[in-house]
Amino acid sequence: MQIVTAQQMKQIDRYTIDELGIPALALMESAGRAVAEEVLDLCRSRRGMAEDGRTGAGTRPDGSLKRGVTSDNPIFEDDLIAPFDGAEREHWLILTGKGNNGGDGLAAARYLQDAGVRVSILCAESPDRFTEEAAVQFEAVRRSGILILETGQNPAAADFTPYTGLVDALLGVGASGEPREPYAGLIKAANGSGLPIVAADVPSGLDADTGQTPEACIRAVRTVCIAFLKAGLVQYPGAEAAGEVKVRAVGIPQLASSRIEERSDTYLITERSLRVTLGIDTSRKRAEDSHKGTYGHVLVVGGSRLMSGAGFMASRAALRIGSGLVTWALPKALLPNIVGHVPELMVAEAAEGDAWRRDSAGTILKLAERMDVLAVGPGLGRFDGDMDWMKELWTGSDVPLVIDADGLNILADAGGALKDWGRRENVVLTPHPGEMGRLLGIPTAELQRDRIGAARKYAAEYGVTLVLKGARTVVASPDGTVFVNTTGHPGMSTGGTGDVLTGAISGLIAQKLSPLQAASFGVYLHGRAGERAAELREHPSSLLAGDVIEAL
Ligand SMILES: NC(=O)C1=CN([C@@H]2O[C@H](COP(=O)(O)OP(=O)(O)OC[C@H]3O[C@@H](n4cnc5c(N)ncnc54)[C@H](O)[C@@H]3O)[C@@H](O)[C@H]2O)[C@H](O)CC1
Ligand SMILES: [K+]
Repeated sequence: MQIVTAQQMKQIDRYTIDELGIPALALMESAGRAVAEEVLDLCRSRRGMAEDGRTGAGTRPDGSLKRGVTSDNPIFEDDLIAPFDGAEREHWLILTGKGNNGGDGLAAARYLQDAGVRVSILCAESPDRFTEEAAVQFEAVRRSGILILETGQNPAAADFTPYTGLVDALLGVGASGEPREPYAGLIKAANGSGLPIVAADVPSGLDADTGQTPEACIRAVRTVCIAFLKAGLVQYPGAEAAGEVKVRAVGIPQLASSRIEERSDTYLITERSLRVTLGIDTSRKRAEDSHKGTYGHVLVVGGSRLMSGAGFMASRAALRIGSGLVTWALPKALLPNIVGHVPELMVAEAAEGDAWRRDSAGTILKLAERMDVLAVGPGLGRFDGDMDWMKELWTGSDVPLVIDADGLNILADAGGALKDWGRRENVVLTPHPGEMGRLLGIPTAELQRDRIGAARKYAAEYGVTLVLKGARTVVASPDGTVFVNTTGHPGMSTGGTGDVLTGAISGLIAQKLSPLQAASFGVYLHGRAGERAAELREHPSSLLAGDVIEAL
């Protein structure tokens, strides 16, 4: 599923209207219907009515009659824009702006009326300031006898008591900056009403590109996103403000996104995009005559006296996700502590004594000659000469590297010098926001304001695949393509899940996935495993990283 910015959406709209000749009013009509259908779906589900499936013949495959069809009435009305039991008890207020977002809301009003729901309109501005298409919709609504409340009344005093729900059609992708009055007042009043809000296209006030939300930003239970998923809906806090996001087709063809000059190269990671966009065989079938060598060999480079668990978790995750072999290299004196804990795991002496040393790089590179990937960093700690050590690993072989934890902190200290180490397009970095801040040399809060932008910029500048972890993890490829993940669970905020991800991504590279494929598929499966592990716990707060490994 493609993700677009406001600017790209405007270009797509323009292409559809100007090049394909579909009038804006037609698109608005479709958008309005989509908004109305989602409002009705919400109403029905609140009244415990499962949707009877889409329009069409009045009977279901099993021969039973769909709702609204009786034996002597074989004609089936479209059950999405159709009265339902209790519709008469619904009274929705549509808050409309003066742009085409407002037009969507006005169009929705007519469909809601047809479904037997009472509808009223509250315009944020005088209708004589509406766009051309919104003005047409306004006139249609007025002539349909739908009540239009006087504009200009003090929005903060707006009395929402009579209503059962609100449609937010104030601002869409044409807005810029924080909402001005009276929009801001209306937004705050709507949020304060306690009523369920369905947002048209995006919650008003949301930065559609970054997901940043000003104080005056609609908090919706559902956002009916028109035609293409907006980036701000899949980055927090926007993802929270949007509620459940439904992307609805309105007759703007998907191909339009490849016909505009500012083409989107941002995608949602879904089962389908993993297969179609990333070309991954997600079935992961295994050939009958395969053997463990077929599935590669991971070398985990990490672990220290005080941190051995990280190495275990990365190693076990690599095994659990299907790597044929995993070897963990760590300082000699630490081996007795770990030998036998994970029988399936092999170990290797990486340094004399119980600590990492600068001169162990040669030993690691020797080991690397028969490895498919190195996972560098879990539990590594810092040591004298670690930057030169890392540089030697980076420049001394072309085996793919997955660098995490203190491996990232070493890179952060190297800063721009990293570029002198030579561009290697088979390195994956997996920073959490704090580590990303150190890599970029900026406050974490700053990069979190535009996670997609920050990840895309760093990946292109340093030629690495960058995995910026956090809710809605962002995977950025050196070529500018970005994938946003939506799997995962808050219960995963527990020590070690980062090491599990490092192991998972490494294990997939060992199984011949490219760095971008392994990073995208790895974050997807890691999040899915976290969801499954959380389901098995009485309370997600009790989730452990080890549970995620088992769920992989
Ligand atoms: N264009 C199409 O064919 C389709 C558009 N769809 C819907 O239309 C909106 C985009 O409409 P647009 O007219 O460009 O702008 P908005 O409706 O988002 O309105 C913004 C409106 O408000 C003014 N404004 C801008 N910034 C602010 C601010 N900070 N505070 C207050 N007011 C602001 C600005 O002057 C505009 O007039 C899109 O989201 C869809 O919902 C159809 O759905 C599909 C076809
Ligand atoms: K809106």
